[in-house]
Amino acid sequence: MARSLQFTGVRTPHTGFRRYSSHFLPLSSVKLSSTLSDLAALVASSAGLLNRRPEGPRTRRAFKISCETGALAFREKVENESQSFDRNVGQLTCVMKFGGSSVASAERMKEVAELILSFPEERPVLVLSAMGKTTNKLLLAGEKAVGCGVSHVSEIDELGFIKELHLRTVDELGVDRSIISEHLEEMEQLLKGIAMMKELTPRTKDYLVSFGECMSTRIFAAYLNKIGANARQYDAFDIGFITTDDFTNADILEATYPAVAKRLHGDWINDPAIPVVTGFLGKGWKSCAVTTLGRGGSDLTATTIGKALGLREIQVWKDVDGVLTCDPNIYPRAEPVPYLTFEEAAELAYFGAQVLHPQSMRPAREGDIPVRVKNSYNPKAPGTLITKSRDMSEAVLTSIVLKRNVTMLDIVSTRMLGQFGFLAKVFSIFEDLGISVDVVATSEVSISLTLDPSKLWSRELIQQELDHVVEELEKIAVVNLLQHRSIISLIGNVQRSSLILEKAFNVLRTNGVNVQMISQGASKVNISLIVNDSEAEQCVRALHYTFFERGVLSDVSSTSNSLSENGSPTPLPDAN
Ligand SMILES: Nc1ncnc2c1ncn2[C@@H]1O[C@H](COP(=O)(O)OP(=O)(O)O)[C@@H](O)[C@H]1O
Ligand SMILES: N[C@@H](CC(=O)OP(=O)(O)O)C(=O)O
Repeated sequence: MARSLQFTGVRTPHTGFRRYSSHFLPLSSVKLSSTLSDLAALVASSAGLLNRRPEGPRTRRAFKISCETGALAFREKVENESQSFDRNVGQLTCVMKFGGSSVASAERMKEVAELILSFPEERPVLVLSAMGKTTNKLLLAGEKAVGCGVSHVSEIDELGFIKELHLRTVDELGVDRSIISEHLEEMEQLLKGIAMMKELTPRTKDYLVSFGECMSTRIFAAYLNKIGANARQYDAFDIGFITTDDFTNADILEATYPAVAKRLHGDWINDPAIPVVTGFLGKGWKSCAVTTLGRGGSDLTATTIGKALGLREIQVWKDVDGVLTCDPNIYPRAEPVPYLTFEEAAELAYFGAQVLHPQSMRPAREGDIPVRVKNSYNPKAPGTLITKSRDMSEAVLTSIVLKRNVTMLDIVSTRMLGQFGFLAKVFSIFEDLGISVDVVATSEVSISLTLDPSKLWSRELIQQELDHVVEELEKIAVVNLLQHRSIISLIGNVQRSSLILEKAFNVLRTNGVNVQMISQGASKVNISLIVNDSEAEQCVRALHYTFFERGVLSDVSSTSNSLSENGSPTPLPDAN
């Protein structure tokens, strides 16, 4: 016999409330005559959302189901000696993540605050990265500390820069210096510790860079409070962001979702204030030390919070008008891509587009929460909307991504045709050595593959490791190691791969570029071409011109397809 009743929140267009999570109520607590409001209150209290400690003798909190929308609405009634109000608290609605460039100065912080408050209908969770180049400067300061001696730490230029930037920002925003003074002191102490030990371990690196996000969020929350927008700062490692202990590139563990939801929801219901959360940081589940999620990891913090709270939308605010058709640093005529699927965005990020963290699409896809990439310098621009599916009928190529400095291996079996188990042996060697493989093309007796040069942002695949891979593979195959290659990924509608390949190869042939490997993965959104590093950027420009500027259906052979950076036709360097 059933002993419990499952309650699952419903998504509505008005409130954005969606699958908060499932809660099981003991049947004994549910009467046949229970109204929806009774049920809502029961659910809320069983989920730990009700503050059971009243603030005063006449303080009441109530939960209601809105008749109009059918959504669970939170209403707060407070009546005691000091205050009396009855207000709709509402649900938190979205995540707004602001990257380093969006909060690089006091001026930028003021603009961002204004931007947030210009959406009065939103009740956002804010995720912030460190100010501007702070993370890079902290890493440099750490490296310098290793060799400079304790007495010279205070002279490290980067330390001076970080102190000056943060104190100036605090002063210009008119908030109290005390909110970051302890952090600044501790940061300098840590650098002295590094100087004393003469080593900078990945664990210490993570602790060191965490000061960036810890300070930016404290400054911004203080500023919001100063201008009358109630805000509360959170360090992600204190509110349930539990990760693996892979310092500098940690993975978020499942336990994070309920823990973060409980903390942020609970605090919001008890005392609604805009949460301002540190991006990029977590807490190692074994070590309990501060970890980081890999460079650009604040995007992942944002999507994790979006999934944990089941919010309506995740917004990542950058310094570009959305995800662009290629890296604007390679080709300034890159244009915003209006729509992407999670799959396309994940491939794009994985294959090197700096604009999104490679793992950040996973929580959004799992929670089916739309991600909007917007420009904090140009909020009116529509940006890019990333969702589960989109109309692909017109889609050909969406974006071109370049990953440089890739190592390629050609592996040819020394055995005869018809041998089985060759692929398995090759891949078990990579597994044993803990090295990830990016792009693969195979025949029965040979494999060509590329190795991720940085094991996804964490550490360089050092020459010693490469030598070791080759040594192991040479036991079963003839191995040719080719360095300084690039992967050009064509993200788009692979259902139209013949058209894409026809045009792409036409461009490459016209420019004398020899493609050294090609792979069309099972993802159906990505075709990868491997070329020499020295030719790669020119190829991207020429491909961009052909696919996005000349119109995809125009005759590919009629004019030159090669372009210089400013767009004028120029020949590409010869491939060798
Ligand atoms: N395909 C692309 N679309 C948009 N931006 C890209 C792309 N490839 C590279 N970028 C670079 O990514 C930058 C934005 O990412 P990032 O610096 O991580 O932003 P933030 O620090 O604001 O989160 C842009 O300024 C741009 O130079
Ligand atoms: N501050 C970290 C985390 C981050 O996400 O930064 P940004 O949002 O500025 O890319 C970094 O520089 O990697």
